[in-house]
Amino acid sequence: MSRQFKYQDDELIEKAFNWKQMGRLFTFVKPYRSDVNKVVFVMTVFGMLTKLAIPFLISQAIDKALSPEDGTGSRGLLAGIMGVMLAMFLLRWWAQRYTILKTNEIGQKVIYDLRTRLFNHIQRLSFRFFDKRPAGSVLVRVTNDVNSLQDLFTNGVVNSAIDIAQLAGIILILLALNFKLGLAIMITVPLMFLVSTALRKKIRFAWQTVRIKQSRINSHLNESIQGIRVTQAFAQENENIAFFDGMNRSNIRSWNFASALNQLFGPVIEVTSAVGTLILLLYGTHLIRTGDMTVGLLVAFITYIGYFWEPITRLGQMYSQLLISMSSAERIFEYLDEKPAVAEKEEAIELPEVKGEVVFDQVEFGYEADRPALRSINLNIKPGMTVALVGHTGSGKSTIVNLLCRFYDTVKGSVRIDGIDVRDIQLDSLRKQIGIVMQDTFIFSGTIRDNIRYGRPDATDAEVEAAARSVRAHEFISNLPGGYDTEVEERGSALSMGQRQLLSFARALLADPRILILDEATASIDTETELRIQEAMRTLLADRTSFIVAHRLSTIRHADLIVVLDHGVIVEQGNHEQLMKHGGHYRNLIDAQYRFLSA
Ligand SMILES: Nc1ncnc2c1ncn2[C@@H]1O[C@H](COP(=O)(O)OP(=O)(O)OP(=O)(O)O)[C@@H](O)[C@H]1O
Repeated sequence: MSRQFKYQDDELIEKAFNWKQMGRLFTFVKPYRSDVNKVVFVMTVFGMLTKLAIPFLISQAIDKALSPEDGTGSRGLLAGIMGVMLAMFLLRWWAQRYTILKTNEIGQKVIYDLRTRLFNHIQRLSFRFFDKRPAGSVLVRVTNDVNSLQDLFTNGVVNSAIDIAQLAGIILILLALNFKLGLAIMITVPLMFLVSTALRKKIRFAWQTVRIKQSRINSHLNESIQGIRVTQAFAQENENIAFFDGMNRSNIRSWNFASALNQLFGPVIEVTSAVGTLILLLYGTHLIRTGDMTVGLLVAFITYIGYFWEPITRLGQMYSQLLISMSSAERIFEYLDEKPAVAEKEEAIELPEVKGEVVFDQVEFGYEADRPALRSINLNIKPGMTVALVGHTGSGKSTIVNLLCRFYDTVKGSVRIDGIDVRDIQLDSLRKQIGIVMQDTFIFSGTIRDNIRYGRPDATDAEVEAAARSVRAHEFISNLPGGYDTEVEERGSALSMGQRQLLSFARALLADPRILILDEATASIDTETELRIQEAMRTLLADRTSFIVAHRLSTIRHADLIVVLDHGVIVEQGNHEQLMKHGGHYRNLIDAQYRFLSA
């Protein structure tokens, strides 16, 4: 099978237990500490003590009420013991119910906090962060990795505390009931510890492999769905299906292997506990014969020994879960620790109402260290000017606007708005005064009205409509079945290219930025829409400094300043007439376009 997909595995295999990480993870539980304490208290006192008391009550029923050594059995005592046992069962039932409800609630709250923190943080990360990572991999961390911690927080924390308490309680009871017998049984613990530690390492590794494969499936799924139109257009569905099937099979194989290893864990505990029971029976009957123990106590011992293994098994599983969670936690913290590449200075100022003067002063920039994307850029733009950026693909047009919005920081030189370096301005206040209309207009799911209001949520309905009218979008919106309240799908796939463009103009006009950046759509549209868009653009550009990444001749011609870029360098600047007269790069570009249009 020929295949083009390649996924970078960013999972971490074999994460050792890390106390620091653990501590950090548990800071998320801290706000709910009092709730956790309540649950542990209820479960320890009402749940565990009632459970531990029952075998003892049975032993008392056998030894004192049913067949006491002096032969004086008592129905009254038996009924009393039964009554207490019933009360204990009821209390235990209530305690368990309370624990389950409460732990789920705590777990959900912690996961909510974690997911919110992560999402909020990601929202503020710079473009550089997203340049390096496919959307699928970011998605996997916010969903899968956070979800994988869910179990730890819902059951893990509270149950482990309860299990440790139960284990301590049982050890005390066993030793108190019969010290020698208790000690004899515990000989098996180190044995089990050795075997299970060796096994657990393998199990952990196997589950990590499963997670890597699942992560690949997720990345592929994300890419496949986003690229479904291209896949279908190139009739690549079968290749895609075969590739997915391969990944899916490989995932199942790894899962089966990990699960089979996991299943070995149970028998190890069972064999060890059987050895314990054997010691108990042999030594216990000997103690009964020598008169050091009663039958009732042996029965209680047998039950307690069952209880003894329960928390050990659960804590063992919990430990494995903890190690898996560790790698998720690591991945989440890696994102949380990621500092935005474009950081806001503490003393950054709020940008006053902008007049619109923009200066690029000896600007140098590269996305990668050794590949300059812009060199020695000098621009001096007066308020209200319309600037067209032209040049071959990859010449650096979008990079100029990226620096103006401070999506990236310059390597050398500075970008100034009204004389203020953009690095000294609060990011929010900078970007609120700059409007951007992208080539690939992003329409969010919601109504048309919500989409126009995106940059100014407090705009009234009348203002929304006025903006739409100004950019000639009102007509097509009114013709939609629900008018302004028509729900558009994510990315606006039900709207035409031109309609999306007009919608984004309305959005930009409503936000009324002092500086506007317009990345012109390259797609050819019909002449009528083209005319409408031209008119709309004129409305949009009036009275503000505008940068247009220009593709249309008509736009370029009317610009106050045309900046021609070539391989990251400004090779010419001036207005249309000047540059045509000059007969350099610009003239070549225009001539090439005319030749193309008239061909
Ligand atoms: N996010 C990025 N990471 C690395 N390199 C980038 C990135 N974006 C752009 N580049 C590179 O920087 C250079 C300038 O790109 P830019 O997007 O500014 O060109 P452009 O003139 O806007 O092109 P187009 O007309 O095709 O949109 C190109 O060589 C491009 O490969």
